[in-house]
Amino acid sequence: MSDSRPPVTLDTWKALQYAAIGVGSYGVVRCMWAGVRYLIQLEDLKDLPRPEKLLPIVDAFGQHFSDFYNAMRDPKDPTRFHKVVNIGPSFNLGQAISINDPDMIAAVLEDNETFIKPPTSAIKEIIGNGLALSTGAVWHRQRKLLTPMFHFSALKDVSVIMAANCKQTLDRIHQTIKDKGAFECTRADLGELTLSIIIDSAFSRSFDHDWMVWAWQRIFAYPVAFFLGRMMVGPLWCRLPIPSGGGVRFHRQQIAAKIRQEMVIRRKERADGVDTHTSRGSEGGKDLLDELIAVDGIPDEMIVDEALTFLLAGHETTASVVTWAMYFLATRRDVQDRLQSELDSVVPAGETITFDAIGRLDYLRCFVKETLRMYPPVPFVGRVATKRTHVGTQVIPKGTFVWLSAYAVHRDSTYWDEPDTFKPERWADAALREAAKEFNGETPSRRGLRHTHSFIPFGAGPRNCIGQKFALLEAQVMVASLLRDFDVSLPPDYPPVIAGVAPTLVPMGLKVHLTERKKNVAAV
Ligand code: HEM
Repeated sequence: MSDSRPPVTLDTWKALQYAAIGVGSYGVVRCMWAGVRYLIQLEDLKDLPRPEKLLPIVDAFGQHFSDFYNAMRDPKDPTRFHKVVNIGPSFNLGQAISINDPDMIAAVLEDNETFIKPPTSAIKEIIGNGLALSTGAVWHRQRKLLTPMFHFSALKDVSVIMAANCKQTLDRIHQTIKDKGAFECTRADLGELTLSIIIDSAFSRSFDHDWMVWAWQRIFAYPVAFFLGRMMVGPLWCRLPIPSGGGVRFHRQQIAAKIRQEMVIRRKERADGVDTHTSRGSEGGKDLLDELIAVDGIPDEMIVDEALTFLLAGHETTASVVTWAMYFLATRRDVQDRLQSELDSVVPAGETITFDAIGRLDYLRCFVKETLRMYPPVPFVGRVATKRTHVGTQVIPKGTFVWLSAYAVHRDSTYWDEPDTFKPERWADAALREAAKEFNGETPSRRGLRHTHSFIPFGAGPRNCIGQKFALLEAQVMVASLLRDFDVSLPPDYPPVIAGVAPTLVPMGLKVHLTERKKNVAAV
């Protein structure tokens, strides 16, 4: 019997045409939908002020940072900022707004469900599902498990590691000054020190420390190429044989493998009853890896992700605040003198800068806080609205990219006297009490501030910075160590410094001079 059906032929060309039409139509529908959504959002936000002559969002990065924020000031009173500003189309094709009002910022950051962290798949390549990116029940559990690691007793242990690392850096600087007369200190030098501290705090000196610093620096050697490439090309980017793609993935895998190996060794030591942290050569007590291993029920992969999260979140930010601290020291000799004299009376040269000593350095605490107020390393944090909602009287359309701008509230005269002036003494307890009373009547805010959310360098709400006490301690130990031995200065013709986001807020290209402290030289 013959088969009368026509033979099945695969017309490849036609199939490709249909596929192209399918993909093309999908693309057109998506673009049209994005356009409609954009217009709907625009309608809701039409009454908001918009900064002119600046590129939406793009100008917030790099050297136009200050102009970008200055454009959000209220022309009727330029010492204040508009509460909400439309800053134009955002990366997710929606509208982006900057919220510059502490009450509204508090409302957004407290509502973890309506306002979620923006999808950050590029960073996920490095820190996996660590605390900074996880959501929902997983985040709740992680946060609960990790919070005790930043308690008082753990920080006391870590302060010893911080002081030991600073000592090594000081030795290197002394040597350079001896050879060359001065040490030119840059953000890169301070970043290397904070990286070294976080590596030691997380893993003691159990790995080849220098290798770890090197591998981690390879991961961040090309941040812009990595972020842009990963965002536009997707996961494939991290498989291409280029340093900012496959190179990042390769070094991440190498570090993860070392952490896994170390976990095996430490678990065996624990099982054998070996006193692990002293045998490992750490000069402090338990490190973060010890603490993570000690918690029951954390899967190995999560330990790796958390360790990498701490490495990422914990060094660049602190390096930024100490770089600004160096800038203020160099430009304010009066502040430097006062800090040095406080140091001389509390921890004279030769004594270790301990956790307890840091607690007695009141002016140093005020100095670091004022530095964080003037130049918060994370000047804004982002959230995306998952539904159309209201914050105060402002409608926020679904999909809006919301910036919560610490930089603006830190510089608004509603909450600060002379907000653009560097005045560490405003943080003295008595001054805080007075300011809070003047603003709030007889019920000053809990933190002694004029408004509890007028100082938010570490974010706010349930997802605030878990490492903030660690960071404050570290910044104080670093400044105290450097200042006790060295004088900080800038050459007389140094150009005005430019603040730029790269990727934290830094004084771009700053180089300060460190020389032996005059008093020490005289004493020799
Ligand atoms: C001056 C130094 C630091 C600054 C300015 C800073 C700032 C911040 C800010 C603003 C957030 C909130 C982000 C958001 O709401 O989207 C945050 C979160 C976080 N920070 Fe820090 N940070 C610093 C140091 C550290 C250190 C030393 C560590 C760890 C050792 C750390 C670990 C984290 C983690 C894990 C989160 C995510 C918390 C969560 O989502 O539950 N940070 N940080």
